Amino acid sequence: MGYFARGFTRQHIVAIAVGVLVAGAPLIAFNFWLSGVIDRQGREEADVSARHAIALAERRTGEVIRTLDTLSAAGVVDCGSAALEAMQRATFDAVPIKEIAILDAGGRILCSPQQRGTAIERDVVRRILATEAIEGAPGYMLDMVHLPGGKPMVRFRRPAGSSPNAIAALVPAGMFLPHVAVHAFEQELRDELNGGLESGREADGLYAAVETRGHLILAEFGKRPAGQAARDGYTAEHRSPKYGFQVLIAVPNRLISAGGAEVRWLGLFTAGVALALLGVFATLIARRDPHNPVLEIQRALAAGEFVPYYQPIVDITTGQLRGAEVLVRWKKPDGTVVLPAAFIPLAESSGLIRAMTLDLMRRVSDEAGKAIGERPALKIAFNFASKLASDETVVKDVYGVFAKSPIKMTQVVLEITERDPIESFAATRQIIAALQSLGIRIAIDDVGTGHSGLSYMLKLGVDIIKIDKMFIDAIGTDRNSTTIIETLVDLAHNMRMDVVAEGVESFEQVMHLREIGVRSAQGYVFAPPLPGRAFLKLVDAMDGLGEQPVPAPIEAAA
Ligand SMILES: Nc1nc2c(ncn2[C@@H]2O[C@H](COP(=O)(O)O[C@H]3[C@@H](O)[C@H](n4cnc5c(=O)[nH]c(N)nc54)O[C@@H]3COP(=O)(O)O)[C@@H](O)[C@H]2O)c(=O)[nH]1
Repeated sequence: MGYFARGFTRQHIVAIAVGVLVAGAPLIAFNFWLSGVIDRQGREEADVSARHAIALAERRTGEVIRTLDTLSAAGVVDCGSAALEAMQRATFDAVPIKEIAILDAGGRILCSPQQRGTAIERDVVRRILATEAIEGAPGYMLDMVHLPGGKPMVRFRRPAGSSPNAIAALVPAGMFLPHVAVHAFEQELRDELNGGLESGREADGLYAAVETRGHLILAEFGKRPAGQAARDGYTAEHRSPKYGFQVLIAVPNRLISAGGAEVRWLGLFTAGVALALLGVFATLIARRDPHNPVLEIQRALAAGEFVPYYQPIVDITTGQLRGAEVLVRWKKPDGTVVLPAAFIPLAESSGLIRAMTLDLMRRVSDEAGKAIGERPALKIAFNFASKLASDETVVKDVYGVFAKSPIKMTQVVLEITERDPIESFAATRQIIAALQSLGIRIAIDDVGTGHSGLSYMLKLGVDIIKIDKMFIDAIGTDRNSTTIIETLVDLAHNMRMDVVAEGVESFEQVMHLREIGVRSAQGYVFAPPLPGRAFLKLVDAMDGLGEQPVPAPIEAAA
C-alpha cells in the first residue's frame, strides 16, 4: 500500500486513465461499427429472403394456373376416364399440385384421380375456410381448405371449359413458404425458421407469412409481432407484381444481432490483438533507451541544438577576410558546448549527417546570409561528408537552401575530406560536376592525411585544396613537410586551383606560407571558430580595413 501510495501520483492515474481511454475508444468504436454492419446485413438478408419467397410463390402459382389452363383447353371438364387420366398425369408433372379434381356448380367434388368414393363423403371431411379471387388471373378463385388432421391447403379453381363444372388443384400451403425461401438467413435464423416450419413449433419471435392483397393468409408460421415486439425488430415486406401476394418476414433485433455474434467476436478479438500489439509497440518505443546516442542526436537536431561556428579564412597577402569555414557545435540546453569529434562520426554512420548539414546551411543562411550576400568576395565553406557527395539527391537539397538565400551559389564552398574513402568515384565525380554547374566550388579538405592519394582526389575535378594542419605544424622543423607544401602549392597553381592552409598558429608559419605563394589561411593565429555574433562583428569590423597587414589574433569565444 505504502509503495502504491508513493509510486502512483495523480499524473500516473490520469496517464493510466488516458491510456485506457485511448486503447478502449477504438475498440468501442469498432464494436459500434461492427454492430451497424451486422444489423444492416441481417436486414438485407431478411429482404433477400422475402424476395425469394415472393419469387417462389409466383412460380408455384404460375405453374398451377398453367396446368389448369392446359387441362381446361384440352377438354378436361368432366369425370370421363380420359379426363381422369389427364388430371393424374398433370398432378404427377406439376410439383406443387397434390390433387386435381372436377367440381360441380355448387363447388362439390365430382371426381378426382386421387380420390375414390362419393362426393358427399369427401365434402363432409373437407372444410373451406375462406375464398378470394386471384389478382392477375381472371376467372380463378382461391380457397383456403382444411383437411381433417392435415396441413392447411390452398385450392385454385377455374371454370372447366364452357361446362358448368369447375376444375381445381390442391396445393399444400407450405409450398408457398418453404424453408428454402429463407436460405439467406444466418444459421441461427435458419435453424429457427426450419425448426418452426418442420416441427410446427412457434419460431422464437420470428414470423413469416404469404398473404393475398385481401389479407387472406396462404401460409405462415410464428406469431405476428404487434406493438413493442414489432418495434423491436425489422420487417421485410415484398409484394408480387403479378398476383398481388405479399410476403412478410419479421425478425426480432435479438436474432439479427445473434446472427452476427461469431463475426462480432472474431472482429473484436482481431481488433483487440491488433490494439494489444500496438500497445506493446508503443510501450517499446516509449521505453527506448533515452540515452541512445543516435536518438539523442535526432532529438537535439529537432530541438535546434546544432549551431554553426565560423572560423575566418584570411588573405595573408592583404590581411583581408576571404570568408569562413563553418564548424558545427552542439550547444546543449545546460550551456555546454560539444565539439564535432564527439558526434560527427555517429551522425555520419547513422545517416543523420545529411539533415544536420542541410540544417546548418539553413542556419548560416538565416544568421549570416545578409552579411555574406552583401559581400560577394566572401566565401562560406561547409564540411560535406563524402557519403553525401555520392548521393545525387543532395544536389537538389543544397540548391533548395541557397536558391532562397542571400548567399549566392558562387559564394558557397563544399569541403570533401581526403581522410574518408570515396564510396563511388564515378557518382562523386558526377555530383561534384552538378554542384559546380550551380556555381558552387569544391575543396579537398585535410589534404595529405588520406589513403586515396592526391592524384586520385584531384581527378574529382575540385577547385580548392586545403593543406592539413599536420604539414603546417612541421614548417620550420621538418624539411620534408615544407617540400610537400611547396609541391602542393605548385601543383595547385598549375591546375588553377586555390590553396588554403589550415591550422596556422604562428606568425612564422604565416610568413613562410606567404613566401611560397599561399594566399589563404585559417587558424588560431587569426581566430578560432567563432559563434555567429562574434563572426558578424568581425565581418563588419574588417569592412573598414583596406589592404592591411595580417590582423592580430582574436580571443576564442568557444
Ligand atoms: N561533416 C561535418 N564535419 C564537421 C562539421 N564541423 C566540423 N566537422 C568535422 O569535425 C572536425 C573537427 O572540427 P573542429 O573540432 O571544429 O576543429 C576544427 C577547428 O576548430 C580546428 N582548428 C582550426 N584552426 C586550428 C588551429 O590553429 N589549431 C588547432 N589545434 N586546431 C584548429 O581544426 C578543425 C578544422 O577542421 P577542418 O578544416 O574541417 O579540417 C573537422 O575536421 C571536420 O571534419 C560539419 O558541420 N560537418
